[in-house]
Amino acid sequence: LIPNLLFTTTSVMSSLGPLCTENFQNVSSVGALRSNSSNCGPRLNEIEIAEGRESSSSNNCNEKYACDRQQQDRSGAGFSIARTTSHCKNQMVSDSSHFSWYFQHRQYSTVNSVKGLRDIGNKLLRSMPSFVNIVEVGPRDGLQNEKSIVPTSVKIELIYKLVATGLPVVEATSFVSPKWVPQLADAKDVMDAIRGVQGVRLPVLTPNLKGFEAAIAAGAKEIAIFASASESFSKANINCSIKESLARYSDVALAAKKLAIPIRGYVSCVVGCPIEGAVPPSKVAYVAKELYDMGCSEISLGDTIGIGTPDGNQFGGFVYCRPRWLPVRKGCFRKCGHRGCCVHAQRSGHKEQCGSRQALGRWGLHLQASGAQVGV
Ligand SMILES: CC(C)(COP(=O)([O-])OP(=O)([O-])OC[C@H]1O[C@@H](n2cnc3c(N)ncnc32)[C@H](O)[C@@H]1OP(=O)([O-])[O-])[C@@H](O)C(=O)NCCC(=O)NCCSC(=O)C[C@@](C)(O)CC(=O)[O-]
Repeated sequence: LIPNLLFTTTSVMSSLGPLCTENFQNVSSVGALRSNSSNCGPRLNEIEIAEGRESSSSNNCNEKYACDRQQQDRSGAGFSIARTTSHCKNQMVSDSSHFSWYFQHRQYSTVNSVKGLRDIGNKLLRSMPSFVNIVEVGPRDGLQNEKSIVPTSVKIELIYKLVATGLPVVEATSFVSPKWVPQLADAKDVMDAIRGVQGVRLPVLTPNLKGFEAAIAAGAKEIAIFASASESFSKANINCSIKESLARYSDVALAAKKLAIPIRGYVSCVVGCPIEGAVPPSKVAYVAKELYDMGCSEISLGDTIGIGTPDGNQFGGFVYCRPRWLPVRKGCFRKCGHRGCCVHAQRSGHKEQCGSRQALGRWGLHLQASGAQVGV
């Protein structure tokens, strides 16, 4: 099942709205926010630790700092502060210290340190995605490989329960050949049962016009088309070459556009293929662009076999950069099994590369979840 950063959860990770990191312009504002919330607010551990390291290079501030803190304790300035645990150069801030207070006082102690601290804080915050959008694909992706066929009533109940968690998108089923995927042969019945569900997107997978027509007849309001960046996987999965699949999807996309049906696009095997092994990023970019040009409102880049890692080193610098043609919020990482993601692409003539966390920060974060794990 599924994907990326260190969210591990059962399917019920509901949609997270904007994380509002744009409000976190610098560390000072983080401190301010914290101080508004609670005297016993959570510590920014990483920043404190980083600062502890940094203080080893700033000479004489430690004693003064400890002294300031004690005065502050006595003055009862509204913070639940205890005392410093260490006065040595490698000091760490004590357990119950409050970040904003700490930051304020460090400003008086050493300007350089504050700048360093701010830089570290900004770096940390910049690497966070500004939003998270979760696409739950459990009822389709999660159930299509089940050895025993899940009863239709259970699938319907699953969808209702997932929707009830507040997920914004739940991929309901797929209108593929029942000979290929007997597990989802009841797609029409599932759709019939969820026709009245409001306030959530319920896309379905359509591999060709036949599937598209059946989906629309069953009441689908959004579809997904799925191509692969690997020739062999394409043949194994949908019995045609990448080029043939794109031609099929082009017909589907045209038909969808006529009915103003939104289309999601999948690219499988963006990291590697179970048959071919490594997949060149240029292939991924090519397929993604084709899908985008057809009118897909979102492109999901799937690490189908779950071999990606956070730093991408495993793939010789496999990283994702948003190609110029693909606007923010249209990219979606999909991760099966482990963590990872990405692609790299040409951007205005030069190759731009960045780590996946940075890429996620730029893109915001779209996750696809299928029942068990979620990550980015
Ligand atoms: C694409 C096909 C249909 C080609 O399958 P084919 O056998 O090459 O198709 P065909 O056009 O030769 O038709 C064969 C028979 O299938 C019928 N047929 C044809 N189309 C349909 C349809 N839509 N619905 C129902 N029936 C259909 C068609 O009518 C005919 O019936 P017959 O005349 O023999 O009775 C087949 O290979 C297929 O359905 N593949 C789907 C495989 C699949 O669902 N895989 C899992 C989803 S992909 C995935 O999981 C990756 C993803 C999306 O999650 C992203 C990621 O993680 O990477």
